[in-house]
Amino acid sequence: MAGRRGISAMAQKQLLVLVDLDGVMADFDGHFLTKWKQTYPEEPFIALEDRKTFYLVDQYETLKEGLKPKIKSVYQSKGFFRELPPIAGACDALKEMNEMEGVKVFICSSPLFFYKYSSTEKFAWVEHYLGADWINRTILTRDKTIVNGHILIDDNVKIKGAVDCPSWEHVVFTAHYNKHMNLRGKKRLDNWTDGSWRDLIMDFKKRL
Ligand SMILES: Cc1cn([C@H]2C[C@H](O)[C@@H](COP(=O)(O)O)O2)c(=O)[nH]c1=O
Ligand SMILES: [Mg+2]
Repeated sequence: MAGRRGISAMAQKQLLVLVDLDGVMADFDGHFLTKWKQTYPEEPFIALEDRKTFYLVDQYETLKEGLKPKIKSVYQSKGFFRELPPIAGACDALKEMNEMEGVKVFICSSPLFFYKYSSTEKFAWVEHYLGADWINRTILTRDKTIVNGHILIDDNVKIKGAVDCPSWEHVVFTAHYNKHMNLRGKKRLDNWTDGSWRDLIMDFKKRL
């Protein structure tokens, strides 16, 4: 019994970190722009520095009405999610974070409602860039609020779902479109390359 209690006490000290894929590990916006220009060179586009909304369609429709089907055709196409380039430093940071004592990292990502390619391709992406072991630590869900964890690192400033007060604290990963948004007190992580993610994780660990 004492042994069991010991194990459970140790388990409670594990920091559970949930990390989003699109816009945090994988460059969704950048890849969309490349494919958009290749597929629809006659249509207007928005430079990454000028992006202002989470959903592409919300901003593109202000340039020209009726672009929605074309926008969807790009990110719903076969291969789009598998071909997303990794964000600089993300994969190395995640592997290192997961090796930190008392830290467990999980990928937490939403597939498209049109899930045909995005779901399988997200797993393929994880396997390719992080390794097959990470398939065991990949959670695909359309509702991140029901997932248990201490931190969720996610570029989407407004994460909504069935649970009003999720277990995790949302740390906003900086993206072009969210850099001017009011985070209402939420912490930011700007990148994976300047090492600041280590301080963030240590801060959360101290609070366990
Ligand atoms: C920008 C943008 C994204 N989506 C989709 C793509 C992904 O399936 C999710 C985002 O997933 P995350 O886990 O929150 O990163 O949203 C979209 O449908 N339309 C868009 O413009
Ligand atoms: Mg995202």
